[in-house]
Amino acid sequence: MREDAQALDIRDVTANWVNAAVLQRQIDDRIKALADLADTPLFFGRLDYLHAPGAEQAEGAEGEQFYIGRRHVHDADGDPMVIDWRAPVSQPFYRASKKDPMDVALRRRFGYTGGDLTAYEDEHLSDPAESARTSKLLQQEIERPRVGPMRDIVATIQPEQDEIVRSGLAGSVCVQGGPGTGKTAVGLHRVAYLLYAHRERLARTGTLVIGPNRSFLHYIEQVLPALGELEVHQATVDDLVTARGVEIRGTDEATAAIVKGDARMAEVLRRALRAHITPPTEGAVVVRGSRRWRVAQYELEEIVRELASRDMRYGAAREALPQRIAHAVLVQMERAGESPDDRVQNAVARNAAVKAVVKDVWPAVDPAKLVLRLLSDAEFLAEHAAGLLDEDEQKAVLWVKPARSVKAAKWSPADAVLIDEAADLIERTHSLGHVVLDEAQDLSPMQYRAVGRRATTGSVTVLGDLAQGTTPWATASWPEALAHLGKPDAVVEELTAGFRVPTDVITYASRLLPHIAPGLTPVASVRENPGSFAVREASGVDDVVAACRRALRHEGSIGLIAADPRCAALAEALTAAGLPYLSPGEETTADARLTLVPASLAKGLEYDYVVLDDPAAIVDAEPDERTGLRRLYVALTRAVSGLQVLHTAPLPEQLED
Ligand SMILES: Nc1ncnc2c1ncn2[C@@H]1O[C@H](COP(=O)(O)OP(=O)(O)OP(=O)(O)O)[C@@H](O)[C@H]1O
Repeated sequence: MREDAQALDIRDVTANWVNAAVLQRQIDDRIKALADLADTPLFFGRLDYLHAPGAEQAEGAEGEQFYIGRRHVHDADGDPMVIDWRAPVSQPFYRASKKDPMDVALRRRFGYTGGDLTAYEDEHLSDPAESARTSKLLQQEIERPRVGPMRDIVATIQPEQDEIVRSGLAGSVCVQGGPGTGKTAVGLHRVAYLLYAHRERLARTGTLVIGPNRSFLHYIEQVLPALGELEVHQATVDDLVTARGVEIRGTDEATAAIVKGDARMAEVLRRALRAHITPPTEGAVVVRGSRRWRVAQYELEEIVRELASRDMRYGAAREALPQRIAHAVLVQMERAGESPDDRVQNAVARNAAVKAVVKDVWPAVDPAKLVLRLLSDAEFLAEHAAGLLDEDEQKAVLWVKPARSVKAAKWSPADAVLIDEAADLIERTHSLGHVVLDEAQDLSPMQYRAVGRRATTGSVTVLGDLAQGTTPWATASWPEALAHLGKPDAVVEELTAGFRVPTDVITYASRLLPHIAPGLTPVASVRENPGSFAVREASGVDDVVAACRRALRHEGSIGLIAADPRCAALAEALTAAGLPYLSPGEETTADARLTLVPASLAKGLEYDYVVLDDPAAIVDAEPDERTGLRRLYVALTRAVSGLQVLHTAPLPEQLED
């Protein structure tokens, strides 16, 4: 297939060089998508149907036996050899069971070592004599040591995950799931599925995956390309809101950030913006040739009132205003016996007198300047925050040292979100076809709004875990978060089967649950390998370094997770001991397997063996105990095969049995 694509000669079929360039780019993309990945086999499963699937089941419907793989493969005649995992005919590979065989006689799973086929496993789903078994290949895949970036899970998507992956494009979904339940994996596979099922529409409207930080995005960035999907954008919320031109150079105290992130700020901004609309104090006179046309003050007032009452963006209404005034002039011209056409109306709309009215009545507003004024001018803020923010809250958001200009201001992440909100009040934000929002629990209401306005005409997949919320504004409930996102009807699903963390470790970490998120179901590990788990007292950093050295005897990646303030000392100790280490987001390789992970960056990542330095220090590094314990919960749940907790200070009491 790749050779066919490479051999395409487009010289005779393109009318001009633009066509040729566009077509060549498409061909290049196709060649790229068909790249041979040595470690990625073409198929991983086979389904033997009892009957030929109904003609409505599109791809490969004639045959009864299908090989299932990451992408569609056909032979020289164009007949399908491997069916895309996302095709309807592949679905029973993920969903069929002894209880509901879905017309499948045989399901075969293939096992690979590197790129070599080394095993297969059969289930005769329609044979009552054969009892249901758990798949060894699935177990092996789950227990496989981790190195390098995140991989796809197409060969082993579980039925409850598949339901989310294949849910329709029209609906938004929210997945609550504890650590390692596959939320990120499910979100990424859902994008891949939607791109398959709605390729043209999403190519037009665009898709986006939002993650908490660069290292996380780096960790997941290979998954979609490996599935042949190269066009999905990835960004953090900060990236989205700074794309409008402001630079984030500052931070906020928690008290300020909480108020700035509160949804009431949207109303403050709306009021402050609308306050720029000032009723006209006099009429307008438009001179054309030898004639003067007068639009009376009351008439202008009526036009402005009517526009202001409409559900229109500030900027769109501002653009409509000169045309409305011109229309009023035209009506007079007609009354006077003239017959003006559209050109006359446009000319009147561009008339200096009309422009002057618009400038006075409905001035252009720069979103960053608006926010600058709100944060610097106590009176202006008080006027528009009256009844919304109390005095303390107003004081919290006001800058102690007001910035002199938009450029000079040290905008914080929360400020950038306010500017984004203001910009959207002025001009509608472009909406995408589908947005995946990972680690969603950490967003403020204003950040949810920022994401939501990028999906007003599309749908979202929200992924998160309330127990892992570590921002002061972390969400307490999904319905609330979804309301801020503008998707109150999204279905909330829960995943509870854990694919990462071994039983002993998750049981230990779950001791924190009643203190950090009462009411959440603890994760039940599906791993059979018990893994290794130990909690020990350490005498100092040398003990921690020694533990890393021991962990490196195992295969796979090693993460040393520590409270942020302790990382510098640990880094020094590792260097002194001659142990090279990476930062999160840097790729682990067979030679460089140890990563020093500040606890604040551990979210979403995983390592085969984790050495966890001083839990109490992780708790203490946060502004309050609950956040500290949540941070600790995140840190405790990164291990795939083993966790060693080393403490110099006493353990937090919540970890005691
Ligand atoms: N069906 C599956 N088959 C094999 N591996 C799986 C499956 N589902 C998830 N995993 C693996 O489990 C690990 C955890 O998945 P993932 O990172 O998506 O979980 P998460 O719920 O996002 O975790 P966290 O809350 O910690 O961010 C990953 O290595 C992922 O590949």
